[in-house]
Amino acid sequence: MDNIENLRGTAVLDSPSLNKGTGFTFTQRERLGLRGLLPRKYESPEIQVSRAWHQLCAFEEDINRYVYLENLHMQNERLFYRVLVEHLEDLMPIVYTPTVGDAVVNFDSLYRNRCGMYFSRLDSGVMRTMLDNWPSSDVEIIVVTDGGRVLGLGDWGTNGMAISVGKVSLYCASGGFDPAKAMPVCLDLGTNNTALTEHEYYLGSNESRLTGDAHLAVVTEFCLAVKDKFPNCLIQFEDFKTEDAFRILEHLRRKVLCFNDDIQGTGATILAGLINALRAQGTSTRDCRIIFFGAGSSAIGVATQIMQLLISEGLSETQAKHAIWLMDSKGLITDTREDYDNLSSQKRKFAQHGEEPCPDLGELIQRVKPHALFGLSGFGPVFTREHIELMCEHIGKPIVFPLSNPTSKAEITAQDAYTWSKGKCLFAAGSPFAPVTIEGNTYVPGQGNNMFIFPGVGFGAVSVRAEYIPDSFFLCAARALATIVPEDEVRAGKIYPSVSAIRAISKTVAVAVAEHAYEVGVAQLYPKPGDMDAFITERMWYPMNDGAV
Ligand SMILES: NC(=O)C1=CN([C@@H]2O[C@H](COP(=O)(O)OP(=O)(O)OC[C@H]3O[C@@H](n4cnc5c(N)ncnc54)[C@H](O)[C@@H]3O)[C@@H](O)[C@H]2O)C=CC1
Ligand SMILES: CC(=O)C(=O)O
Ligand SMILES: [Mg+2]
Repeated sequence: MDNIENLRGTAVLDSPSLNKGTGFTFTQRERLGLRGLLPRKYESPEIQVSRAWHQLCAFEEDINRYVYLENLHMQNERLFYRVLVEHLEDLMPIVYTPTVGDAVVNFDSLYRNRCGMYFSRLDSGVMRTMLDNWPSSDVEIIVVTDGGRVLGLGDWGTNGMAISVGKVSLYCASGGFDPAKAMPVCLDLGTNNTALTEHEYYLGSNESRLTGDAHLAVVTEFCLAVKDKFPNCLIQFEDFKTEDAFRILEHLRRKVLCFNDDIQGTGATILAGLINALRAQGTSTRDCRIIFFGAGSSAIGVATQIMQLLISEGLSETQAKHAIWLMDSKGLITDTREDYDNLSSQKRKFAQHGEEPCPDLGELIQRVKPHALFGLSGFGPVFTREHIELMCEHIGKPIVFPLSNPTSKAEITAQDAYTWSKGKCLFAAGSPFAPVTIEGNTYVPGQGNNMFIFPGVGFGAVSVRAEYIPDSFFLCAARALATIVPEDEVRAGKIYPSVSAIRAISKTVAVAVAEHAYEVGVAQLYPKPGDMDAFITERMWYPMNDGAV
């Protein structure tokens, strides 16, 4: 990062990490050669945030708020994060889902500033040297995508950089990572989105997408280069296509400190929501049945963690499998399906044994009588009045989680789910929905999104210098997240905590994961901190206007 000792004048103001704008004191202005370069008045962070908020509110379109915020990010990082932290609930939908989806689609057209690092097939052999170009010699968190499946929007090539930027912003604003130690990355591994490559502003390679071993080779070189340059860095894989996501995770999970957020982070978040929703419903976890509409990386991640929880509660694998009913675009995953032998090993693991194929969701709801319906298809809206009414026929408070992002891809809206269930459903969606009022009663939808898990798991793991990330981190994180909502609120139907408390939530998750890392022997920081809560709290970065400058 830029070093204040070497810079003066406009070079200080042009450095996003050093710039404090009108927040420089008069002494600092003298020392740094800033006198006359700023209006006379010194401003407190509160006033700076207030002005930025006022400017933000003047925009009518969320995408313009996004552009404003990202410009601020590139000019005055501290102020960007201070605004974000103080208005988390309002700004999360701008820097993250749903608006980040528009930012991905328009990334090439909106492009102005550098915002991370890019690596491509043509960089093979020199990735380690390229990392020396990054301005910081200490990076603790990298979010890397290849834009293969961004949210539910499909293949967006290097436009996917916007999702890495968004997740890094959450790691810093809610997880406590210092932005000086965070890096968004986009791997340019081609794209099969021809409309994108034909666009004159597209910034990535025009090659078709790399696949299989060639794809894995580039990702592996990148990760090993990171491990060499930044030995304590966690790499979060984000929005890779499902087959690539599983291959990469399997190959690298023990070689570098890494996890896949769509598989593992989502798994833990939705498991926590399920634990609470079943408590609200009055169903024991051991008895539950869930239909998953969608059987990709995220659905398999959630199913895997539910299976682990049930097995940890004493069920056999066969009994646990009976809770999990996965549907893909061809219908129920069952071993009687004609294409069973061609299914991926991940899907086959959850195939129902001897069940008749069933391509229709309504028919499957009638057959299974599920307690919960999860949407992870990237295809919405698709849950109908009939589906919700069928759910209500056999369960008083059906769990309905349309988890696909952004909002346009949600399998059902909050309005429809509450209306069709007559206000009875226990609802959470991947993207935020506004409260719904029906016959004088107001229902507040929960947000079931991996943002509740990844910042805390990442921060906990890095803080204790975890050697690698075992699956048990996510079960531990899910349990910690579930217990944050008080019992009486759970009984009243609150499934997830409020987004406004996300810094405290991430801290709770980080503390649980850090403690657990010692229990399972993957922590490498010794001596172990005596007071883990105090240790994690102390490490969490907060955008103050003080510090070296
Ligand atoms: N709420 C959250 O925290 C998260 C949400 N997601 C969302 O989950 C969605 C899916 O992500 P992945 O699993 O990685 O994608 P994917 O592309 O691997 O999986 C999609 C699955 O849905 C199935 N599908 C698609 N259209 C269908 C249809 N019409 N009928 C039945 N099945 C259909 C496909 O066969 C596939 O099994 C995305 O929209 C993503 O934004 C992903 C990660 C986290
Ligand atoms: C939330 C997230 O990771 C996704 O929709 O892909
Ligand atoms: Mg994702």
